[in-house]
Amino acid sequence: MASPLLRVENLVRSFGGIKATDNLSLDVVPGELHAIIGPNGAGKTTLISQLTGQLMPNSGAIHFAGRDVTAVPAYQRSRLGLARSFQITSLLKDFSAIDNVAIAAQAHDGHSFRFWGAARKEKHLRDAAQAALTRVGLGQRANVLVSELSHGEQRELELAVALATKPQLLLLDEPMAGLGVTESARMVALLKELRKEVTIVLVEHDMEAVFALADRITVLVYGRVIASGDPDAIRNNEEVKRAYLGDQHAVTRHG
Ligand SMILES: Nc1ncnc2c1ncn2[C@@H]1O[C@H](COP(=O)(O)OP(=O)(O)OP(=O)(O)O)[C@@H](O)[C@H]1O
Repeated sequence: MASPLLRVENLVRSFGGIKATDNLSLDVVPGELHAIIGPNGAGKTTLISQLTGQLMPNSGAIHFAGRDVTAVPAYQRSRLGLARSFQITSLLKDFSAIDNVAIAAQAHDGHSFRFWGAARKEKHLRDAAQAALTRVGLGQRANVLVSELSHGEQRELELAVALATKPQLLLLDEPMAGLGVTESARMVALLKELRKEVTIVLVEHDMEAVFALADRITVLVYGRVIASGDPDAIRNNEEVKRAYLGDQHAVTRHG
């Protein structure tokens, strides 16, 4: 197996008496789509926030691209190539799709959001933004205001914003949330394309999507890894079935 792009070692993060991350270790190898699943409150979002640097662990270590980034602040991790898909709430609703992506690309280049005017003018930023929009299927929607995009398109735009920072590792926190059947299918198709180009960590409740996409799945319960393996191994793991999957039809349908 290739040496890991991301290595998490014995990570611990508590909130009061709750261990949201409980001695958690995990490897993500280059090129894989690694899904993280588990019941509500299992610690998935807390883990992602520690990977991006938005939340500091109490103990343990995070290595990214061969470097210990445990104490590295979020903006520097982003420059090293670690991107989290922005939540819809962070999109600038009164700006066009291309403005949103160009501003993200500009911020990644090290400029302050305050000088976003440059993002409208600089050709290399516009070109990079247009390319990212095209990759997510929004090439024709570049000049549409975010407020006029559908929910599904806004989700795609979040991905374009993350891609504009040219990540080595893309962290996706529930990209299917709130999507209808058609929009979900579009998102799955899009992620199938993106996974060819970028390593992805996917947190998702939609098991149909997870089992359609993942090379490996890690299952969290109460902040701990209870299983990690390929989709078949996870589908057939008795502890996982008991703790989470139960008899969900989606899991067997994608066999
Ligand atoms: N800022 C916080 N303050 C206090 N407790 C928190 C905080 N963030 C998370 N927790 C607690 O940590 C645990 C893990 O929460 P987390 O949101 O990471 O789980 P999750 O797996 O992402 O859940 P979901 O699937 O519902 O999004 C929960 O018990 C939660 O209540």
